Formats: sequence, structure tokens, C-alpha cells
Amino acid sequence: MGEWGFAEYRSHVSITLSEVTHVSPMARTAPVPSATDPAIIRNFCIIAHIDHGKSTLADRMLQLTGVVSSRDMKAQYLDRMDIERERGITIKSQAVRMPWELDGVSYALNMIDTPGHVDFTYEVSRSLAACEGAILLVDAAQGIEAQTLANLYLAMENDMTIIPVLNKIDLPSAQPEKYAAEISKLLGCEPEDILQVSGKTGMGVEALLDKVVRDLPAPVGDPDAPARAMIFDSVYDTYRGVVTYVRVVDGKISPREKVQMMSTGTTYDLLEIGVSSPEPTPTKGLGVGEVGYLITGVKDVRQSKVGDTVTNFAKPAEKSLGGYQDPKPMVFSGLYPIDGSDYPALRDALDKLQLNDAALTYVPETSVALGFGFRVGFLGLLHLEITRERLEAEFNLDLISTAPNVVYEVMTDDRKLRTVTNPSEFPDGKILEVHEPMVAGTILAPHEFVGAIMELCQSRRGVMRGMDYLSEERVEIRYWLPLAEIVFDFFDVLKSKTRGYASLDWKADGEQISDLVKVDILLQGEQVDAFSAVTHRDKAYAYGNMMTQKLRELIPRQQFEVPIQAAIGSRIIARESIRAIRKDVLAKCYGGDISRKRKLLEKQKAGKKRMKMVGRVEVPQEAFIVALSSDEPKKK
Ligand SMILES: Nc1nc2c(ncn2[C@@H]2O[C@H](COP(=O)(O)OP(=O)(O)OP(=O)(O)O)[C@@H](O)[C@H]2O)c(=O)[nH]1
Repeated sequence: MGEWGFAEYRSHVSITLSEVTHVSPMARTAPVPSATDPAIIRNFCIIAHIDHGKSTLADRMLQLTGVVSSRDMKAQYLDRMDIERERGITIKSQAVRMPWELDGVSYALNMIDTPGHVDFTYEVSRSLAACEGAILLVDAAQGIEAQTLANLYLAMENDMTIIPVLNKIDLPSAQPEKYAAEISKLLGCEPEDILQVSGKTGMGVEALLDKVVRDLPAPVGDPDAPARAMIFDSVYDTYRGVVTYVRVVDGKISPREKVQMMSTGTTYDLLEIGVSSPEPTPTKGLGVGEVGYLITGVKDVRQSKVGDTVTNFAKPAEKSLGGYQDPKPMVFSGLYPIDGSDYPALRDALDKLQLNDAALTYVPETSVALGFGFRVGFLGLLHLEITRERLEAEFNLDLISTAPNVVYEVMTDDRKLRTVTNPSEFPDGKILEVHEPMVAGTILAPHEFVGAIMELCQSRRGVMRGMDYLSEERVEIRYWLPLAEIVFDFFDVLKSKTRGYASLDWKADGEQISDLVKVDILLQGEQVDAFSAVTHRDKAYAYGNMMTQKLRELIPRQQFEVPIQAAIGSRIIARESIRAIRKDVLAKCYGGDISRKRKLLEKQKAGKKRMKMVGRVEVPQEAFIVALSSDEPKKK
């Protein structure tokens, strides 16, 4: 997974180059200027919903500006991680410098690619903070979506210049007038000011680059002040260690200096400094407004953290740029190898993934039912799914994951707040308060679905915060919701209730005190830790009934009756039972061939190895996998 290699191109090319009709190669390009004058720099990013065509547009820009020749052009040049390519989504942001000439002046355009998914909101906010302006890219056949709106608001709060653009104008189903009206209402601009482009054919892309130069302000900063540069991305590369992407705000960073990370005070020698255009090209330094990369020999992205400020060790800045936050895991899940002997391999794999993922946290844990594993923290469900997929695909591990849960703060009798990341560790004694994390959710949908959406949010303990009409047909609905209520199937239910038309965005927004309880599942009186869940008291019975019924189906009959119970503390709230059976495998073997009998007994013994013992009860491994998997996050 080298982030730098030309060999890492997307294997499936979704747009063939013969479809590109509006790119006359090398028309307006000059060699990459080594920009020192901020007046000729323009830093921008593209805000777009998934699939609205950001990568395709970026490809076209690379081609038009001549930094990638048509011969080398492969679709989605900038998405380099394998898993990104497979899923067609952008996880890690990248920055590229492109030359562009307007009215006889050579400019340096820095395009910063932002991740598109809700889980990576903080990374998006840092990418935006590195730019003066943003292209708001909207699919002309779809209109604006919830996530785009959330990022647009973020850009507007930061006083960024917004260039609204309708994309995919070549599509027969494009409705540019309709969506231009929507966008102009939102931004308070004229519909005629909205550019119409096609990233596919290249139409309008040249005009867009001109507009970037004309409309975006040049960066400003103090060239004589001590250096301050903000880290907006940090990527682990097998050969070069961590590559840190920065935007210089004040001063200058030069090669062979010692730099200092302001959040921790740690210092590093600069081994290389340069710009990507898009291949890494060393430079003589980065000045005010410039965007580039640093290599310090750091081996782990947690030492070079997104949002941190880099300064010069010899002449350090007094104040950091602000806005730094430690990544905070929001969703937890237990990961266990199906084959217990894979535990060391799982630990090594997590260590490796963490080199490139500062947000991934994990601690070892043991489960009576599942054995040795890890409690792993994620930014959100997509982050969880991607991590799991990578562990299985890249490291060849078969895993069981427990149902995802959020973090609770529990106050017991002793008035101490305890942080609970594993439901089975939820305290049993007297509980005074439970705090749960909340999110501000924004849903965009056609107005005929307002009723269904409100009903869904209400059933998930949501509190309505407001509603606005974006146009006559489309509505923005805002709810305050418990994170625990949206981490499972919320998005899928929302999609099915709105025939796929709704889009959702959320961000962490405080916490609330709720009446939450732990529901335990008992087999023959023994608690099965992997099945414990924290739910609202009103939903405890539903969970208890669902799990006991499911387990009755999944666990084979034993030689004695097995009661399956759900309990809150010592109070049983649901009960099923598996009737006893005397399982005589030899019954089938009439006739007295002893070797056949022996074979059967051996087969049964081998089968038992795949059983887990809970007390005296034999539970097949599949029962755990199936019982836990139906609560697994669905694909977003
Ligand atoms: N007809 C048409 N299709 C386009 C255009 N731009 C992109 N597409 C198609 O739209 C789909 C999504 O494009 P991408 O560029 O991957 O979208 P994206 O916004 O980068 O997606 P993420 O990386 O997931 O955020 C692909 O199938 C493209 O081929 C366009 O201008 N016209």
C-alpha cells in the first residue's frame, strides 16, 4: 500500500479517456513554479457528497494543468488506498500543486482533497482550515445532500470563499436550473453565477480554474514571524515513514531544520520538504501560504497529528494555530479471532494499522465466551467497517465482532464517574446517573417524507431542533439524537422509509442523562458477556426477547434442559428454554461395524472443538457469529 507509487492506480477505470472531449492538453500550463510570493498562490478544496464526482473533477484538473499527462492518466488518480479504490470513497486527503496561467501570470493552485464521509469530520475541518476557498460541487441530477450542507456550513463559518458548481452537466437527467435555484437560495448568490461543468467530458473545467484564480483570495501571513504550519494530513508510507502534509501560515520552513510539534513539544529533524505535483518533489522550503509535505523519519502518525502546529525549534512560535483536537473514538466493538491461535496475528495487524490511523485505539480484553481479543475504538461505523475489512482482507484474519456500542459515563453510589466502553463492564450496583453521547443530526429529504422521518427520529429518542425548506420540494430536518440510537441500523431504516432519497449527516453534540440499563443474557444461569447490551429501559424488554428467541434457534439441544434468560440485574425480563435431548449418534449405525462407529465418534469429537463452553452448555461458534452479526452495522 505505498501511497506514492505510480503502480497504485485504480484498477477499474470508470471513465474512458475517449469520453474526455473538452481538454486540450497543455493549453495553459507552465512548469510548476516554486512559489514564494503568496500573491500567486490559491489554496482550495472541493466540498461534495459521495459520488457527486469530486475525484473525476480532480482528475480532469490534473490533466488540464498538465501535471499528469494523458498517457499516465488513470481515473481517480488521487484515491490511492486500495480500500478507497474498492469502495470508491476518499478516506485520506491529499494535496496537489498545479500550475495555471491567467492573463500572462503563472499561478500555483494547491488542491486539497477532503475525505467525504461523516466519520472523518475532523479531518475535513482541518483540510478546510488549510484553504482560502472551496468549490461546492453538486451533482446536477441529484442536488445538494446533507453532508455537503454540513461541510458548506463549516466552510462558511470559517469565512471561506465558496465557488458553487453544478457537475455532471452532460447527463440527460441533469436539472441545472432547478438545482441552481436551490444553491443560489442557500448561498444568496445569483443562479447565473453558478458554473456548470462536467468532470467527465472536461466541459467548463478551464473556466472553473480561471474562477479559482480570480475569486479566491491569495493567502496572507507574516513572512518574518516564527514559522507556523498546520498539519492537515499525515500518512504512513512503508518506505519513507510518516509523510506529513502542512499548510504554512507564517514564516518559512526550510530543509535540514529541526522542527517542533506544538501540542507535545517533541522535536524532529527535517529529512525532506517538498510539494506534490502530484509526485513528491523536494523544494528549498515552504513559505507563507504554501502547501507541501514534510518527512521527519517519524514512524507513526500519532507523532505527527492532524490539526497540530509545526514550528521551528530554533525560533519557535509562541502560540499555536489553534483548533487542534485529539481524535476521539465514538464507537467501540470487541474484535476476537475465530481461531484463538490468531490472537498474536490480530495484535500485530492492529499495530500495523495504527501506524497510519491515529484515530484507531485498542486495548486487550478477554471474554468468557469469545476468549482473547481487543476492545477497539472507532470514529464511527464506516471507520469500524473499513478497519474490519482491512483486517480480514489484508491480514487474512477471521474475526467475530461484538455489536458496536458507544461510551457511557456511569455514576455509582460513590459519586465517581466511570467510563464504560464495554457493556459487560457496566456496573451492577446502585446507579445514580448514566450519561450518553448525543449527536446533532441533519437529514435532507423530499418533503413528502417529513412525517416518516419525524416518526423514525422520535422512535429513536430524538428531539427536534428545527426544519427548513431548501426549495419547494426539499426539506432540511434537524434532530438531537442519542448516538447509540443511530449506530446500528438508523441509516438503513431512514433510506428504506424515504425510498433512498434521504441523506444524513451527524456530528457529536454533548451528552444527556438517560434511564439506561444493562441487559444480560444468561445460559443456564451463566452470564454470556459477549451478549450484554446497554439499552434504554423502555427498550430492554424488546432486546431481551429478541436475543433469547434468537439463541433458542441457534443453540442445539443438549442432554439437559437449558434455560435462556435476559436479566436486568437480578430481575429476569425474558425467558426461553431449549428442551433436553439424549443425542445418540450411534443410533444411525445399526449393524455392528466397529470402525464406522469409531469414525462417527471421532467426527463428533472434532465438532466439539468448535464449541465454546458456557458453564455446562456447549455453544457452537456459529451461534455467536450469527447472533452478533445481525446487529452488525449495515453498509452505508
Ligand atoms: N456523466 C457523468 N458522470 C460523472 C461525472 N463525474 C463523475 N461521474 C461519475 O460519477 C461517479 C462518481 O464519481 P467520483 O469522481 O468517483 O465521485 P466522488 O465524489 O469522488 O466520490 P467519493 O470519492 O466517493 O467522494 C463515477 O461513476 C463517475 O464516473 C460527470 O461529469 N458526468
